[in-house]
Amino acid sequence: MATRMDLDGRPIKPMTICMIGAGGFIGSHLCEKLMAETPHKVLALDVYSDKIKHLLEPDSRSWAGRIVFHRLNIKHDSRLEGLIKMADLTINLAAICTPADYNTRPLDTIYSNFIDALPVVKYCSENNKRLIHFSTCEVYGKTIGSFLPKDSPLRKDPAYYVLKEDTSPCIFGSIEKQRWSYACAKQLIERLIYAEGAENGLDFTIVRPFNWIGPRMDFIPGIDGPSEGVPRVLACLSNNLLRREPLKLVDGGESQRTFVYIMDAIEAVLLMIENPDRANGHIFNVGNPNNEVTVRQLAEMMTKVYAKVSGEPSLESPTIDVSSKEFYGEGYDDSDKRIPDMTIINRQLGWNPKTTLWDLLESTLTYQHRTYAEAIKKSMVKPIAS
Ligand SMILES: NC(=O)c1ccc[n+]([C@@H]2O[C@H](COP(=O)([O-])OP(=O)(O)OC[C@H]3O[C@@H](n4cnc5c(N)ncnc54)[C@H](O)[C@@H]3O)[C@@H](O)[C@H]2O)c1
Ligand SMILES: O=c1ccn([C@@H]2O[C@H](COP(=O)(O)OP(=O)(O)O[C@H]3OC[C@](O)(CO)[C@H]3O)[C@@H](O)[C@H]2O)c(=O)[nH]1
Repeated sequence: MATRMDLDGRPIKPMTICMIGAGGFIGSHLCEKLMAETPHKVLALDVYSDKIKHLLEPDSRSWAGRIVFHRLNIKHDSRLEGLIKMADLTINLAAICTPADYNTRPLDTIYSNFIDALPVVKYCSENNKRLIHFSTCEVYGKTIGSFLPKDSPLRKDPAYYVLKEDTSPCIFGSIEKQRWSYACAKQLIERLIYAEGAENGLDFTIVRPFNWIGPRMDFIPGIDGPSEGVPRVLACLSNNLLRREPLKLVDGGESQRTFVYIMDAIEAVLLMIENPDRANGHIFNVGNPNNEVTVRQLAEMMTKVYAKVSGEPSLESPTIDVSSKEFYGEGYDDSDKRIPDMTIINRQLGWNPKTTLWDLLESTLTYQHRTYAEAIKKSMVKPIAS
C-alpha cells in the first residue's frame, strides 16, 4: 500500500484506533474503509459484531490481523482503559440513537449518551489520547425560524434556519417532551469534552452527523430486529416497502431533513482521523445541505426508487398519515428542519458531499431488496392450519 499523505502533504503514520460502537451502522462502514484503504489497526469494541463479521473472518484478506473485535459493554468492563491506552486515537460511536427510545426509555438514553461516555472522555484525557466523539445534529433542536409566525417572510431567511456549529443556539422543548433527553445528554457530553480540552488540554474532535443513511442502517423489524421495534426513518420506510404496506408519515410527514450518503460521510471522518492538526479542537457538521426533503417527499421518492430496483409496481395509496402519539407515544417532539452550515468542515478539511438523494436511495434500496425481500416473503407466508 502506497504511503498516505495528509492534506498538508506530510506522510501519515499508521495508527491504532480504539473504535467504540464499531459494530453499528457507522462503525461498520468506518471499519470497512479503514481496512480497505489505510494501514491503520482497529480495536473494534461493541456488544454486537454482526455488521462487521465479514471483516473478522480469518481469511487471506490483506487486512487480516489489523482488526480485532472485543465484545464488551462500556457500562461495566475493566478492559476499557487498557484498550484506550493501547491506541493512538479513540473514536466513540456507542449510543442509544433511535428516536423511538428517547421518550420511551429516557433513562437508558441519558445514561447511554452521557454517563457511559464519561469514562471514555476521562481515560482519553488522563492518558493524553486523542478523542473523536460522535454527537448529533439534534443538539441544535428546533430552528429559530420555527418560532416565527407561519407567514413571516423571515422564515425564508437562512439566518433563521441554517445550523452553524459556532453560532446557532440549542433549542429543545420542555422537560415533559422526553424526546429531547437524547439531544440534551449529547449536548452535555459535548460541553464536558470541550471543557476537558480547555482546562486539561484534551485533543478532541466532535462530529455532528446530519442523517447519514445507507446499507446496514438499523434493522428490519421481525427479520433482524424485534417485531415491535421502531428503527430510524430509512429502515421504517424500507420495511413498509418490502412488506408492500403504506409508508407511515408521522404528523403529516412535514418535518424536513437533509440526508447524506454514508460513503460520503465516512470520507469526512477519514479526513478527521488523518489530519489531527486540522481537526483537533473543532466541532464539525457532517451532512449534505443539497439533499433536503420533507419526510413526505422522502417517502414518495423511496416509493419510486423501490419500484425501479425491485421491479414491483407501487401501491395505489403509497402513504398513510399517523399521529406522533400513536407512532412514538407520549413525550415525542420533533426537529422541524436541519440544514448544516458547511463552512468549518470545508475550510478545515476541504470536504464536500457528492451523492444525490436519488442516487443514494437507489444503491441503498437495492441493498435492502437484495438483503431482505426473500426473508420477508418467507416470514409472511402463513403456516397452514392442521
Ligand atoms: N446515523 C446517523 O445519521 C447519526 C446521526 C446523528 C448522530 N449519530 C451518532 O453516531 C453514533 C453512531 O450511530 P449509528 O447510526 O452507527 O448507530 P448504531 O446504533 O448503529 O451504532 C451504535 C453502536 O454502539 C453500540 N453500543 C451502544 N452502547 C454500547 C455499550 N454500552 N457498549 C458497547 N457498545 C455499545 C451498539 O451495539 C451499536 O453497535 C451515535 O453516537 C449516534 O448518536 C448518528
Ligand atoms: O416511519 C416513520 C419514521 C419516521 N418518520 C419521521 O421521519 C423523521 C426522521 O426520523 P428518524 O430518521 O427516525 O430520526 P430523526 O431524524 O428525527 O433523528 C435522528 O437524527 C439523527 C439522530 O441523532 C441519529 O440518527 C436521530 O436522533 C421524523 O420527523 C420522524 O417523525 C416518519 O414519518 N415515519
